[in-house]
Amino acid sequence: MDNLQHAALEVRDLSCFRDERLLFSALNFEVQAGQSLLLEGANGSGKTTLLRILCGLREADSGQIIWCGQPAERSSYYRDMAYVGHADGTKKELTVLENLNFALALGAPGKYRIDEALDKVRLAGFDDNPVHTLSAGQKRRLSLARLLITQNLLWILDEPFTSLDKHGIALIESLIADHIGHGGIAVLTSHHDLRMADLNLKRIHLQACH
Ligand SMILES: Nc1ncnc2c1ncn2[C@@H]1O[C@H](COP(=O)(O)OP(=O)(O)OP(=O)(O)O)[C@@H](O)[C@H]1O
Repeated sequence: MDNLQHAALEVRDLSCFRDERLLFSALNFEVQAGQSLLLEGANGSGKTTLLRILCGLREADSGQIIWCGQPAERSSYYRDMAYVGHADGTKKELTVLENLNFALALGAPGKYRIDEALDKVRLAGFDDNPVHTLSAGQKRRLSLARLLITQNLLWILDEPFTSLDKHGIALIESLIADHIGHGGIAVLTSHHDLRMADLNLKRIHLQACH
């Protein structure tokens, strides 16, 4: 994590159409190490689409993503970024442990070992459970455990609190706050009221275009 002190995500003049309908245009923002960014907006305003552009799953119609001063494609951006989308990204037929070993094999080791991460997300003892036997909230906590075991500066999280009870919400908020507190960056959507003081939060509101 050599970039830690100077990490910054910058979006310049980003525009996106969907089915010939403009979702957003001339979108500009910057988030630096130790900050989080909350994307707000009504249903259908383009929050998920923007996150999918940020993590490379979709192309913008125009604009640039800049990571640590370099165009994303010419930087370590895609190595430094981790995405947890609506789908939890786990393999249902594999166990909890197999899923985390799989995630670890794809990235550099992070701040926590697998057993520590399972403990953090309160899934200790579930190692050998196939993922399809977990509840929705447990699956969500497992998908977030992946962030803890691999090295990543930038977390891109689409509705990370979905399916979580109030303890789960507080837990994930504290994990995000810890990430931010150690110089990480988080970009997220949420319909849940966040504990802003801990998250050093900036906000962007996407207007639904009709
Ligand atoms: N698979 C798709 N094919 C075509 N259009 C889509 C598709 N998914 C979303 N859209 C359109 O793109 C627009 C933006 O959707 P998006 O999912 O980014 O919104 P959102 O702000 O994340 O909404 P929500 O708060 O409901 O999750 C929507 O108005 C929708 O009509």
